[in-house]
Amino acid sequence: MGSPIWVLLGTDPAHQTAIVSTDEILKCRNLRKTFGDLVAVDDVSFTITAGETYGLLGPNGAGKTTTISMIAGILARDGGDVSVCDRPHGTSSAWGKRRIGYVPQDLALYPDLSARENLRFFARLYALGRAEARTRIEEVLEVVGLTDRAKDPVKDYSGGMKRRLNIGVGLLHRPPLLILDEPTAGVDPQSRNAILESVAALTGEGVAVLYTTHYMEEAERLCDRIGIIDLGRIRAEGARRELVALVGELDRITLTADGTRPVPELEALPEVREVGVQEGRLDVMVADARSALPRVLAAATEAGLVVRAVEVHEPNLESVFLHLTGKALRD
Ligand SMILES: Nc1ncnc2c1ncn2[C@@H]1O[C@H](COP(=O)(O)OP(=O)(O)OP(=O)(O)O)[C@@H](O)[C@H]1O
Repeated sequence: MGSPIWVLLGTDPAHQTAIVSTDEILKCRNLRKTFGDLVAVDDVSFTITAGETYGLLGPNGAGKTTTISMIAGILARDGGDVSVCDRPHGTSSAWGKRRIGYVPQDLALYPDLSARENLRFFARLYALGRAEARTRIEEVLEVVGLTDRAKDPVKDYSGGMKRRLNIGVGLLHRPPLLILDEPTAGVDPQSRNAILESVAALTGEGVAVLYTTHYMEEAERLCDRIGIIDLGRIRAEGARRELVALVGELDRITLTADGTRPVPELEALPEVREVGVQEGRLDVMVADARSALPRVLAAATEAGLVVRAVEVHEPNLESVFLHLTGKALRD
């Protein structure tokens, strides 16, 4: 458990500064949801601390949206518990909902209104005071990178810009927990980058982020911890490197060199597990390529090899997913 943190929730009395006694912002235990005979979510548990981005990574139909809908309090669960900022949370918990910014896949914007007018509308829904709303709307436009286009009607926006505005709506009331459901699905690369940068900036300010995606690269770039979900169950959880280590895959350093031959100096290095020798190339298997690379290169050079190119291959979450479930992430 970390040190206590403060989360500023606004100046309106209904959104007054809250003291969060722990840095554990979200805790869910043994979540379960069935639709008829289908078990959509089965015994899902995880926690997210302040400033942390937790990614739920899994293919279509894995149970990501169902899980986060229960956490957001918009879908009743069949089993398990959720607590937000140390208080039990569910579909009827207004206290918890004020502490969550939920950004669904579907857009809920007024196309004829501008971004600023949309935000003004939602600020009223959140019962933000006038002055508070005015400041917060400008801050949120800045965070999602739409200040320059704030006056334009939303119907003229690209899909990615609408998605960014939707995220802005979720941020208006300064929630300590932001839930994003596949925020980059189908958006242009520029908006995708803007979204990823906004999320990184928010976690820097202490916001806890729950992020669902089936894009492995996003989970790897953004998430401090990742839960790999398939058929409603979390199959493994951890930081990228922990997940990769879990399935026992090694990094590979490929050295392209003339006149390759077995190199005992390389095999003698403690970090080297195995060396494969082929015509014109050596495949050096290590647990952590980034830390082993300088010594591997030095040993190869000392042994008289003239290295012409170096390539590092680190096993990614796709290989972990394949290993755990026997199928590709994007079937
Ligand atoms: N309201 C519902 N009624 C019946 N089945 C449902 C309902 N909502 C979800 N499901 C089913 O539950 C399973 C999990 O769906 P869910 O939408 O949570 O997956 P997901 O991982 O979010 O997928 P996607 O990436 O496509 O959004 C799927 O088999 C889906 O068909």
